[in-house]
Amino acid sequence: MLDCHNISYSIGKNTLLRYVSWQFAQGKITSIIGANGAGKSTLLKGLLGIVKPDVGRVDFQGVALSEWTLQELALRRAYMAQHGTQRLALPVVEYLLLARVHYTESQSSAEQHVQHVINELDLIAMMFKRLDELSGGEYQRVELARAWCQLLDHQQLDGKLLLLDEPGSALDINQSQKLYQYLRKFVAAGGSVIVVEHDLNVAAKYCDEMLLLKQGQCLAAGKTNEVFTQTNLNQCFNVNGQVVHDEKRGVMSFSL
Ligand SMILES: Nc1ncnc2c1ncn2[C@@H]1O[C@H](COP(=O)(O)OP(=O)(O)OP(=O)(O)O)[C@@H](O)[C@H]1O
Repeated sequence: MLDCHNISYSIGKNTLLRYVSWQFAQGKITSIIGANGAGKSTLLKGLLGIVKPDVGRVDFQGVALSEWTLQELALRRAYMAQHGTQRLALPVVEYLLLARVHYTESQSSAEQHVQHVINELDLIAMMFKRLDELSGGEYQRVELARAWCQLLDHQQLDGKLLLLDEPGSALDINQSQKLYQYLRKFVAAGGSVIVVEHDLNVAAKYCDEMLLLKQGQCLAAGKTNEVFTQTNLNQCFNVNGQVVHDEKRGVMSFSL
């Protein structure tokens, strides 16, 4: 789905990414994990084409990112940044309609797609609230819906890609769990997700694959249960923690 070949990126003398390669799989949730400053957001921006690597190449659906037009990309992949954009004084539903701008469709079709996403993401209670009146967590939920609305085409998500930078950073424990249930729905409907995540245990529970970054380098990548090891995580974060397998619940967790 998205292949990154040996990408490196520097600003001045500061090397943010060093020869990172990975094939992000279709139909999976892949987490990007690493310490503060490891280069996770930079990698995501490289995958989006916002950051142009000095070396290496990113291919999306087998075609170099540089060959796609922005319009073509906007229909196929959507980004949720770590820090939301300036909030507009608009009702949620109007804001979500703006995400349909790339489609040639009637107003009623746009409204149907937006209503579908509002229902899927349980946002009915806030659909008429203004963005600048939402809490941080509520706004983050709307931003996910905005990205989802951008991708939904004839109620389908086949081949669509969400790139999310810490989408749950403002969410409570219940909403954080729901976020990943929504992402699993997105993948079940044919989409793929790449997510920068700081909560290791959430990533271990919900993500199919995991890429560990350390100082701009890929330390390990692969299936979550293969990458989520004590050795890898301790090396990645310079800590001395333990991985515990809860066989009964079928989950792994890491704690210090
Ligand atoms: N515009 C910039 N100019 C110079 N250095 C930058 C710039 N943007 C980021 N960096 C540096 O690049 C490194 C990687 O930043 P990045 O935001 O990708 O890290 P991150 O892994 O996402 O961190 P966090 O978990 O704290 O969000 C950091 O050391 C940061 O200071």
